[in-house]
Amino acid sequence: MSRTPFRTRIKFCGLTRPGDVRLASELGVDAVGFVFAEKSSRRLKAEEARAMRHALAPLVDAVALFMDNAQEEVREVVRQVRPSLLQFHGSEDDAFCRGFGVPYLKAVPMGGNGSLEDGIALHRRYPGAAGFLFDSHGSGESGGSGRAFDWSRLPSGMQKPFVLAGGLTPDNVFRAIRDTMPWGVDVSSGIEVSPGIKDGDRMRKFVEEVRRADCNVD
Ligand SMILES: O=C(O)c1ccccc1N[C@@H]1O[C@H](COP(=O)(O)O)[C@@H](O)[C@H]1O
Repeated sequence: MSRTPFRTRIKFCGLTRPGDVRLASELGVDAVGFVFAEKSSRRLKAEEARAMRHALAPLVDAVALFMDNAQEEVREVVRQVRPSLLQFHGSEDDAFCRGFGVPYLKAVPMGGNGSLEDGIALHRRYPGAAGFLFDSHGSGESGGSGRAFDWSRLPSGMQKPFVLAGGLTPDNVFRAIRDTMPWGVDVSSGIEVSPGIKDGDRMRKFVEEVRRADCNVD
């Protein structure tokens, strides 16, 4: 598929060590994600994420990830961590997501066999969303599993930016970008040695593969 010159945004998610945040910044990643979802093995406390945020270079975004967390907890993370973007993976509605005065991405579960909404329906349900993130988990399930979904099931009619997530690795991200042309890609397991512990070589290789896809102009 032909594409105009473009730079695919990169988000590394589920970081738990300041050294990984520093390396992500040096590699030119656009955003790093801190996970506050209750069931996650990558979950941070607000004060831990606040310390991690200090390791972030200028012009790199901090994203806070939630999954049906209480309003008070989201508020406390926003107060302490000052993320520039929120990412909601649960059954939060638009009013809840908008209520913190920070732009948000709504994660859309692509797992399971249920019928999927098209882009128009998603935009109507989440008019305040800055964009959408398509992930492989089923509705109500936790993400960050390293499992991919069938990219041909992505909804049509997307007007806002979308981020592709779920099971991306240095080995498949080139094909993922070529096939789906997302605004950005998000990876957690695919650059890890174990949950929350990132691998420097895999981080570097992932970024190289995204750059290679971006240079692949027909
Ligand atoms: O990372 C988690 O533990 C997590 C928990 C709950 C919801 C989402 C979670 N992670 C997000 O899942 C996608 C894909 O992750 P992976 O690359 O397949 O491991 C990504 O957006 C993570 O931020």
